[in-house]
Amino acid sequence: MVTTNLFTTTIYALATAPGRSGVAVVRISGPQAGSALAALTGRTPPAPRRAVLTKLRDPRTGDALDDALVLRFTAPASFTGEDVVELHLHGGRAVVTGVIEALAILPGLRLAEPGEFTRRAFENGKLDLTEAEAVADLIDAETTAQRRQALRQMEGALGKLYDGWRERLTRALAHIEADIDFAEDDLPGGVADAVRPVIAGLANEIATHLDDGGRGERLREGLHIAIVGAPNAGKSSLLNALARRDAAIVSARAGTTRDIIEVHLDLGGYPVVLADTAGLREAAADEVEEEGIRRARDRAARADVKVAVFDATTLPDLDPATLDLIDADTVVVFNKTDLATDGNLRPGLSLIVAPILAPILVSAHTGAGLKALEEKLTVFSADRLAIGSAPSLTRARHRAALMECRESLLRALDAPLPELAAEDVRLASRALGRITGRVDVEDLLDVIFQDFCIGK
Ligand SMILES: Nc1nc2c(c(=O)[nH]1)N(C=O)[C@@H](CNc1ccc(C(=O)N[C@@H](CCC(=O)O)C(=O)O)cc1)CN2
Ligand SMILES: Nc1nc2c(ncn2[C@@H]2O[C@H](COP(=O)(O)OP(=O)(O)OP(=O)(O)O)[C@@H](O)[C@H]2O)c(=O)[nH]1
Repeated sequence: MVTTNLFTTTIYALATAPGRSGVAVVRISGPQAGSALAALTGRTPPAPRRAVLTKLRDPRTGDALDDALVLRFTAPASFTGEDVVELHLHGGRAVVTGVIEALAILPGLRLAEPGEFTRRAFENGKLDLTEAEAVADLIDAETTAQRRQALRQMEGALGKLYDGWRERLTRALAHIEADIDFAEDDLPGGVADAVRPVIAGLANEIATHLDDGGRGERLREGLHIAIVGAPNAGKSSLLNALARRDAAIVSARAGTTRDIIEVHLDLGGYPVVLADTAGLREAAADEVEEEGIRRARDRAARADVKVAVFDATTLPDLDPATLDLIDADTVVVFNKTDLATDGNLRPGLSLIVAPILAPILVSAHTGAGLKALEEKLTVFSADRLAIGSAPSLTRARHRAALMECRESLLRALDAPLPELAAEDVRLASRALGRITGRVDVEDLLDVIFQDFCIGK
């Protein structure tokens, strides 16, 4: 654990989004925060945790920089656990630049790296690693369900679960070690009967926790839905129609026309990444289309959910390549119902497969049926993303450590000697400790915090 001392550098950064804004906050953390403030105000610092309106000046020239609201926290009662100063500035570019440049010339201060404030909060014991990760998730949260998950994790739900498990292992280990110390030489080895159910029980709990369909991870990243279908079925039109209707968050990323196009949607609070793919057909016109179809199939295979689009005007014919892709994770859509005739729809809906497909009749052009499609997709999303009362793991990092933990526990149960069982339980405990950062995780920190934004 890093203690606050004069050898720790003091860091500063713009904590709010860059660019012109109403108010911009510059945050300073470290032992020199108070003296940096004094250098800008020319006065003694205000009382901690009290916002004060103060004139800020460039210490080199005396040039006025802003009339700012200044807030000071003293170690350890701050977000980072260090002395912290916040400068709540008018959010003009020249104001922010002036203040940042004035801080840059002060001795012992440097610009913060991404995530460095939160990293210091972790290193000073203010947050465990899962809570620190949740801070980043909360900032990235774009939908209600993502916010709920991030907040719960930031409040410690996941960390407490793992710490609780680790405590159980610590007690089990003490038991095993006592057995080692006091065992008669001729006693048979292995884990004592009293400890066995504790270890087996935890291995089971971890298995249940892991067997969650990856919902916590998917909720962080967004459910991947791929629109698939024959060329001209209306896939792109459908994507555009869905994006316009629920365009809370839309960021289109178009590659070549044959490449995959993605939009982000908020479906009833669940984050969805909806992808339009190249039309499937046997004989591609050229290499580019062939590659497009290969990508479409690949995306369909990796998608959590598929929307299979059929052209209602060609009913009762159903494109066989699209039919092939339909499974339990597929929503079937008959599009262009505005153009389809009775001669298409009646035989189409009485197809022997129709009840299984349960097609939703839509028109990307008129908007008919889109609400029903959205509702169906929301149900599919809730099914795959909704989190129950128990906290979910949210990262591949957590999953890998939990699998390692469980394997060690299973090995401990099979160990022929208590010494070997003890070692396996130690490994299991260490794997849990790496998730929360209770054991040495120095090697992980750069990777974890590099994904944060500057000023966080
Ligand atoms: N202006 C501002 N707003 C902000 C933050 C910030 O740093 N500055 N936060 C930053 O992300 C979040 C709030 N998080 C914070 C967490 C802890 C402490 C803090 O002072 N903790 C002390 C005292 C706790 C208490 O009094 O209850 C401590 O933990 O000892 C402050 C902010 C969101 N809003
Ligand atoms: N009348 C009508 N026309 C539609 C509808 N949906 C799509 N179209 C038309 O069908 C044609 C193909 O639509 P797209 O959305 O480009 O079809 P696509 O499936 O993405 O086609 P590819 O990218 O070639 O695979 C266009 O001319 C659209 O205007 C609809 O609901 N009603």
